[in-house]
Amino acid sequence: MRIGIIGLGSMGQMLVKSFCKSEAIQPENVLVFNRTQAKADKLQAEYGVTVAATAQALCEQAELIFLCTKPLDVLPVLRGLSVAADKHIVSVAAGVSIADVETVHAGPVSKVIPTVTSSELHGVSLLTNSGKVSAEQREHLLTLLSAIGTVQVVTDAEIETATILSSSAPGLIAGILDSFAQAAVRKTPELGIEAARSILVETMLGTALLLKNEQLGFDQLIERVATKGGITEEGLRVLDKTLPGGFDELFAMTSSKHAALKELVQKQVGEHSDEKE
Ligand SMILES: NC(=O)c1ccc[n+]([C@@H]2O[C@H](COP(=O)([O-])OP(=O)(O)OC[C@H]3O[C@@H](n4cnc5c(N)ncnc54)[C@H](O)[C@@H]3O)[C@@H](O)[C@H]2O)c1
Ligand code: PRO
Repeated sequence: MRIGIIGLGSMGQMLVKSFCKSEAIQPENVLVFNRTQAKADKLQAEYGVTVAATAQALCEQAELIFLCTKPLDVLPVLRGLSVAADKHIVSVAAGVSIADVETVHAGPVSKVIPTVTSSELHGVSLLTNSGKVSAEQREHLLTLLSAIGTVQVVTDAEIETATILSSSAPGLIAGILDSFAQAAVRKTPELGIEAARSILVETMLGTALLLKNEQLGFDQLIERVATKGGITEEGLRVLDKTLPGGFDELFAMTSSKHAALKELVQKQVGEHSDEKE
């Protein structure tokens, strides 16, 4: 089965690279298209995927089509295409719902929120399907996504918060680590930012492996590290005071941004239904 990927920015490129790296699909069965062709040509040279002449040609040749443009480009791009009703469309855009895509495509639609960490074949892809997705189409998508990480099936009520935990988190964690490293260097300049950064990256990797391989709860790991009456306890007290408020604000602000995006997408849906009348 051939798959097509439209939009080769961060997510589109990640999917091409990860699917090829994991051998989830043969490169010759991957069709790509991007507005700026140079990105597509580069992927063809590196991975042996096929560059489609147009997005329309891609939709005619692929059975499963990933739309990886920015949220406000999804519906306009789809409206410019004629896609057969048996093709399975997967939108990866935050803020664009399956129902939004269904205002343009009469056939099966899934929404997937991938993550940059899948290029290391780790991380969580979030998945929701419409009722029109057949068991075979769902299985095919699950097989592809499982090859590049873990799949978490989510409801509409869960997807936005889960997006922050799975897909925004690599960027947020990098931000947290940067702040941690900068504070270390403010305290002890002679350590240097590069040493602080590399200590943290190795420590984070080890921490993730420990939590996963020993199936430790966060509280169990804390207990192992924080010697009673010792130094780490003091650090944890500070975190308990400062972090909950910060994370509550983070979820409030990202939720507002999701709402604003959804409103803009609804406008696009409304404008089109006006045109139809
Ligand atoms: N970056 C992430 O970690 C991430 C994670 C999950 C979901 N997403 C979602 O993925 C989507 C893409 O995000 P991104 O970070 O890759 O953005 P990006 O800006 O890096 O990529 C968008 C790509 O779409 C291309 N494009 C725009 N219009 C096009 C058209 N008409 N035809 C073909 N290609 C076109 C652009 O040239 C660009 O390469 C967004 O909707 C976002 O919500 C992103
Ligand atoms: N990247 C996209 C954004 O920041 C969606 C989650 C991760 O909008």
